[in-house]
Amino acid sequence: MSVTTDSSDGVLRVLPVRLDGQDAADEEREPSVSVRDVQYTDEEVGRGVFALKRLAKSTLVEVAHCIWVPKAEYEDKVSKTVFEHYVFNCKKRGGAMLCLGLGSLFNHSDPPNLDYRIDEDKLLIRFYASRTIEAGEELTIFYGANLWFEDPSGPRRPESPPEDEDNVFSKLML
Ligand SMILES: C[S@@+](CC[C@H](N)C(=O)[O-])C[C@H]1O[C@@H](n2cnc3c(N)ncnc32)[C@H](O)[C@@H]1O
Repeated sequence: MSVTTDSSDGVLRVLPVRLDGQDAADEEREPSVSVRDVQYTDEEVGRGVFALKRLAKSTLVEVAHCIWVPKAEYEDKVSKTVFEHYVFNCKKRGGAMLCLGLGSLFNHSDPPNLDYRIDEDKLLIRFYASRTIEAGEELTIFYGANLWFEDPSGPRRPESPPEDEDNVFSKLML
């Protein structure tokens, strides 16, 4: 398993490694907190997550733990609250996964610079750089079409995200 270190500022820390096939074990590793941080943009967008340093394509930037919300509870309760904007659709289990930590703070862009994979068995979502990301760039994901915070008369985007049709917040799936 390859692990790179950075001690340029006198502090030894583990840096994220690229996921290039032979390092499958690294997929389970927590990403370094030194690569991303939360910043406030404005009242409309709220907070977002920004790269603190250049990230190579495929870098694992976040592993978000989630809470599973069963379908009935989701439909009767959660979908009627602000948490609706922080859940991901559960294809296998049904219902939704409420994303915790930084995973809940990635804003939408089209195109995004992160891909993500939902692991419903482990209730985790892993976020990867889908291209090289420069220091200071906002880290974003693709929510899908019909965004509730956009002007409905504005330009339409495709119903499906670029690669994986599961990559949408549940609000957009219902
Ligand atoms: C999953 S949260 C992202 C974190 C959120 N910015 C916050 O501070 O809690 C989704 C919410 O962020 C805002 N948002 C995300 N992407 C946006 C965008 N491209 N433009 C405007 N608002 C956006 C919307 O208010 C949306 O309901």
